[in-house]
Amino acid sequence: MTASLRDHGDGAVAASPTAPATRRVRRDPFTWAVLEDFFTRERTDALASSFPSQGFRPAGTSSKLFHVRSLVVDSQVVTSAGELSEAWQDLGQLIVSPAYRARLGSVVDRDLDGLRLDASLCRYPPGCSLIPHTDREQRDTTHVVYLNREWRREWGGMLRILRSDDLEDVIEEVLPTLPTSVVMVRSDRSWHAVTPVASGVTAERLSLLVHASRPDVA
Ligand SMILES: O=C(O)CCC(=O)C(=O)O
Ligand SMILES: [Fe+2]
Repeated sequence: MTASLRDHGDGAVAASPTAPATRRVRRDPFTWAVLEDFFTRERTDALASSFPSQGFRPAGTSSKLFHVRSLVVDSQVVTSAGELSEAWQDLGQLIVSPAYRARLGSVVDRDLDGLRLDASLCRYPPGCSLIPHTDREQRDTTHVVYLNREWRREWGGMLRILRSDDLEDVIEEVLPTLPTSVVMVRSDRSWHAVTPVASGVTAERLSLLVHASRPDVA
């Protein structure tokens, strides 16, 4: 698969039918990529405009819980997706399609066939964060799609790609604005975190989280 992609040093690759037109894949200390064009701006705009506020449940492990709502469970679009906008229903169908799986896998040169896909909408109000973690071992690849039209660094809620389990050992900080998305391949070195959303921020940090996991695990 690698041979079909032309690398331009900065990690950008030539467009191909299955891969995004640009990508920046890093292999050290684990495989991750920031993508600006996995989904079009039109699509992410439509998703952001119709991001639901109902039907969420609390989740997380820190003192301040964030909110999640399932879209895809075990590679099936959930029935409650019928309450969502056309843009969200369409995205659910896309995520369970072989095309999405193939395209996501092609970004990081992985075969995601046979893995189960789960997707959830996430809302992080002020105070929410994720401490440094590598993701559970059963997770293979994660795709995080940011759906905030406006976000500022000083609002917190930055994804930090880390070199170790130390929150300050930062390789890169990613601003969670659309149409950016991030792909991470889980390993014992795939340390990352989300810094706390600052108090007083009136917006919630909105995202879609997709996991490709080994099928034996929920
Ligand atoms: O929202 C993000 O930027 C990352 C989320 C994440 O790492 C997770 O849910 O495991
Ligand atoms: Fe994570």
